[in-house]
Amino acid sequence: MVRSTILRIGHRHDRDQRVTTHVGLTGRALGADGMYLAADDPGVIGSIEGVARRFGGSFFVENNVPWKRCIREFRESGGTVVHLTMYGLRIQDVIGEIRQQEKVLVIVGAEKVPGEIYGIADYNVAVTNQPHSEIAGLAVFLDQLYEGKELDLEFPDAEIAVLPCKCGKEMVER
Ligand SMILES: C[S@@+](CC[C@H](N)C(=O)[O-])C[C@H]1O[C@@H](n2cnc3c(N)ncnc32)[C@H](O)[C@@H]1O
Repeated sequence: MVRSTILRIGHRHDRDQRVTTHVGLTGRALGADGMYLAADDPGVIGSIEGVARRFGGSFFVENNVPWKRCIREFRESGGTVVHLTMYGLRIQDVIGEIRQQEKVLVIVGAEKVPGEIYGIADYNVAVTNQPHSEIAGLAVFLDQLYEGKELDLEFPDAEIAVLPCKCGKEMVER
């Protein structure tokens, strides 16, 4: 199955902490291996790592990653670079081809991404050609990539787990 890793670019320390944290948590929950953050924000990294430790699995986060080097090294190791943007090709037209790749680096921006990214990416992919959010775009992209199978993912070595419950909240500590 194709593996996915997120590259978060354009993160602004004071404005984007919550959204970037949610990009990481959404990626983790929906099957990505990890997230590279192209900014220096140890607080965001710590929040995501805390959730990953308590809820299990092997999601990684890396702080302060130079994005150009990240893209170059990912590609040199055989990966495919996907940039999520409202200006890209329709996801429903390209996801089948992307699913055939071995691993993909999924780039999501904040306010505005450097123009070069559009030329560097192997695929510029739109989740509709309407403006919305990186969290929504990433969630739909991963769900389309994994065709819903990510909903059954297991997260080994969790300290706590939620028990599905019709009403109320149930958790177990392990
Ligand atoms: C708030 S938007 C940025 C909007 C900005 N004007 C731009 O250059 O696209 C932040 C990020 O959300 C993602 N995004 C927003 N709308 C999208 C869409 N329709 N399809 C895919 N990704 C989208 C992109 O990764 C974008 O960099």
